[in-house]
Amino acid sequence: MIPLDPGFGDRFDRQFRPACQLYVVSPPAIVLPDFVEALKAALGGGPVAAFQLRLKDVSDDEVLRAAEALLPICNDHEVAFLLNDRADLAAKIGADGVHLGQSDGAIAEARALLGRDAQIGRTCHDSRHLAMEAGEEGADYVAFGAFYETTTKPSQYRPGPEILSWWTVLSQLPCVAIGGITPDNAAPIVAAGADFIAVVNAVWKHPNGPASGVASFASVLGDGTA
Ligand SMILES: Cc1ncc(COP(=O)(O)OP(=O)(O)O)c(N)n1
Ligand SMILES: Cc1nc(C(=O)O)sc1CCOP(=O)(O)O
Ligand SMILES: [Mg+2]
Repeated sequence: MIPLDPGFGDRFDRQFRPACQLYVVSPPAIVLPDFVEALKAALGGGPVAAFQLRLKDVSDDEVLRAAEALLPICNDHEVAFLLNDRADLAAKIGADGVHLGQSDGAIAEARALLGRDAQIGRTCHDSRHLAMEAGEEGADYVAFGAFYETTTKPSQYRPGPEILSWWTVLSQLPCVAIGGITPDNAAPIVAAGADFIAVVNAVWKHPNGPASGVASFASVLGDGTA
């Protein structure tokens, strides 16, 4: 199982916190086998910590087929493979983890299906309360968003970077920032302490292709010094 490792090691000290890392989320619809090549290109474009397969309005069979094609690519690149929404399918395909929204089931049930080493992420919108709840329920990371306007998934929630700085003082649990993030607007989020920034369009709709999309974040992810 490939961990989603924020890089704290055994020393949790936000003074020496590791660099923010890229968490690439798939488009809601993909075409195989084209997307196999697109994912290979993206993961070859620069360091990526995790990939999330997030397909919407497709059958279970299509999710399974896509996962079967894409999981080995993530394994080859040592990138954690998480499935969106469905802990049952994540267990079936041997994913490294699952991302659960507030309506995607209990963390304890996902843990029972996926085991101790799996990475379970929880959407927390702009809510400090939901983040603390997710931590208490055993999530492996909390996700805040949408930080900026996005066409991928319209959101009524708009946290500011301060929720990240608040969280990083309070908790050792990694935090993910998502929603409309691009290399041009990521700096305040990285500075506020996001352990991961999760992106869709900035990678898959990059005018020069997904490898350039990933590469375009290199200069904004920081070097880990606070
Ligand atoms: C890393 C990450 N953060 C948030 C989400 C959103 O999850 P959810 O609220 O369940 O919405 P959908 O993605 O299912 O539409 C995510 N997928 N990944
Ligand atoms: C999947 C998702 N969840 C969000 C949340 O706020 O929880 S925003 C979002 C879409 C992220 O896509 P892009 O990088 O193209 O804006
Ligand atoms: Mg969901």
